[in-house]
Amino acid sequence: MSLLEVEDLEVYYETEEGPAQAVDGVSFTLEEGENLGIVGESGCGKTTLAKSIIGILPDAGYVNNGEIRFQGDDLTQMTDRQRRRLKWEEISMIAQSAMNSLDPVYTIREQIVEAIETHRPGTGRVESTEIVTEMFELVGLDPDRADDYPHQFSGGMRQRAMIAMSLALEPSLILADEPTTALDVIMQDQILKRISQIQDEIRSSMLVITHDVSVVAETCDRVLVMYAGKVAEEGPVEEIFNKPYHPYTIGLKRAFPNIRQPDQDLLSIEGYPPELIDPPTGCRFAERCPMATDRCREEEPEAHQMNELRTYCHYAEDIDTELRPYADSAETWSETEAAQKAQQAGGD
Ligand SMILES: Nc1ncnc2c1ncn2[C@@H]1O[C@H](COP(=O)(O)OP(=O)(O)OP(=O)(O)O)[C@@H](O)[C@H]1O
Repeated sequence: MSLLEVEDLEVYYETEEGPAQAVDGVSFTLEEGENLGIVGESGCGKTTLAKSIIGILPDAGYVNNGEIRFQGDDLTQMTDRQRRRLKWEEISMIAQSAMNSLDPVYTIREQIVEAIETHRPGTGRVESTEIVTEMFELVGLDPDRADDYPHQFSGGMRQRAMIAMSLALEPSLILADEPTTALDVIMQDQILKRISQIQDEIRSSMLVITHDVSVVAETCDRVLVMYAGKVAEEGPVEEIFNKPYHPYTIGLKRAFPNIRQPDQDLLSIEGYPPELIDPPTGCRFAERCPMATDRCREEEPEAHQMNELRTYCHYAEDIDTELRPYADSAETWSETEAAQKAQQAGGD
């Protein structure tokens, strides 16, 4: 049994114009001790997916269909009480902004001790205080500052305190939603290394949600690429970065600096993801894909198994056999250059 099995999950938001299909038919599994990165541009449903797992969707959000099985039990069928019991102890979340997750009226120590005492009622005050000290040291904070209020901490310290709190109960699953975006690059690196070390010690699994491909390369075993609420491609991190098949993954990869090829031109994928209230039929990426055909605009792609990758593109096999040089070229992704080239070709 996998630690987490998400099957055909649909999470919608009620809006005045109708339901926004933020997560639409997403399936994946996460094994014990494994780290899975969820990547994709802003608005593709990453945070919604995490919130539905930990059970903190806003009022407008609801699970329309599908299952989220954690250690075999379907979270979508649990009562609020059952889910509250799992929170922090079994599943914890490092949120995008620590300021929104820490309570401003309690000291950091009070908040961590409260979480420990709620979930482990037998724990005495001395023991919980020891855990706080230990967690502060682990994340590189001075334990003497545990009696400060969140506003007395800098942004980076708050993020560390949030991480200390998320790890204090040694959860089986950590959901890290852009855990380091608010921090500078050096701090980001330190914190990511720290999380990985702690995670190795307590043997938990992690879902790392980010738009930053380099964060995933550093921390994850596997990657799920999401586009407009759907899975575009999924598989081992090495394969996703070295030989992806989905044009969206190829474009996304080229939009970030590559440590191995620092001189490579960065490209930006022209256009924006589609509206999720009335999403297009066919492949959701078709409108921005330089290789799209009428079939892509009409027919939704099924999963293709390409080596160890699960790729939702009609032309995954053609990418492998003939289209890869075209898909890999920065020119392909530049509308103006491609248009100029087409024009030149027409004029010859
Ligand atoms: N409370 C809400 N009500 C209505 N629509 C929402 C709500 N929250 C999110 N959405 C919509 O759901 C879609 C997915 O949003 P989500 O925040 O999950 O994406 P994301 O990939 O995590 O983006 P980001 O990286 O910016 O956080 C977006 O189109 C967003 O506008």
